[in-house]
Amino acid sequence: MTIQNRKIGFIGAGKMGSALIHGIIKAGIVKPENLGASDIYEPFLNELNSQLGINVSTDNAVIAQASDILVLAVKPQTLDSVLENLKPYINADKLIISIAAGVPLATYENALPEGTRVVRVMPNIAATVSEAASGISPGKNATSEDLKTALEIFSAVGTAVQVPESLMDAVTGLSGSGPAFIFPVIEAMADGAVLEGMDRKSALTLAAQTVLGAAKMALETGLHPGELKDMVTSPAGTTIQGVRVLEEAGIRAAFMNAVIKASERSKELGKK
Ligand SMILES: NC(=O)C1=CN([C@@H]2O[C@H](COP(=O)(O)OP(=O)(O)OC[C@H]3O[C@@H](n4cnc5c(N)ncnc54)[C@H](O)[C@@H]3O)[C@@H](O)[C@H]2O)C=CC1
Ligand SMILES: O=C(O)[C@@H]1CCC=N1
Repeated sequence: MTIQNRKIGFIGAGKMGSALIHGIIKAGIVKPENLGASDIYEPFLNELNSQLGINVSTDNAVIAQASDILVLAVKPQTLDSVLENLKPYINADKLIISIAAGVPLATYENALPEGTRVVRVMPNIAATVSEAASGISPGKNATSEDLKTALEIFSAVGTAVQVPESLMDAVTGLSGSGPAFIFPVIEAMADGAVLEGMDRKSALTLAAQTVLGAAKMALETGLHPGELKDMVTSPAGTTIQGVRVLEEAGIRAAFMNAVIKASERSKELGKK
């Protein structure tokens, strides 16, 4: 069955759930009438219903029963009670996709009925603008069709790659959390230009476009980031002065440690 004719339901319509819903609607892969969301917080649901026309309910069971594909987008800390509550409505006909940080596939497979098909995904908030970076790992009962379905959904909202489950915590620390490591970079670079006298709006536009352009060059040229950096640093020029300041501040170790710490926290969330 093509994805267009399948019903996708979200359990949890917070930041990431609603980012994915917006991204999926924007991509046009599923019609609003085939999308549903449940949450305990009604204002989020009302907003999604009025903005996008998707089906909503404060009862998870209603959305679970109406969906062929169920995306679990609640916090890892809430998951146990949500799985307990959903169990009677899950069977092997439904595909479960969970985006919860850290939680292993085995947790769902043990908590839900025997044979439940589960795919674990770690997307990121850039799904909102169709630029998510997602890692995908299928569980033991997921079919190759299920993996294809997950890749189709998450490729529609950005770039998606299959990774072994052992790397999902690293994906979480890198691309799951990563946008929050880059937003302060954009803000701080803009602050520098504001200090030099530029208006805030222009500074933010130029800073964000600079990050976008650098990312696009890394993706599209296939050149090593070091080589790309060398293309900008004219001898005795401006850039190498800035590069030295960043190296003195330990920027590389800071970013590596941020990814490592976030990955470690993901592992912790999975252990409980
Ligand atoms: N925020 C992000 O950038 C990313 C988040 N994630 C994962 O997505 C999941 C959700 O994270 P966020 O959206 O950031 O959190 P959030 O707190 O914004 O959203 C969670 C939503 O679940 C709802 N909720 C709580 N208990 C519920 C229940 N019993 N039934 C139904 N809904 C319930 C809350 O009202 C809230 O709207 C987490 O597991 C997180 O690890 C994954 C990738 C990126
Ligand atoms: O901060 C978190 O735990 C979630 C997972 C990845 C991004 N946000």
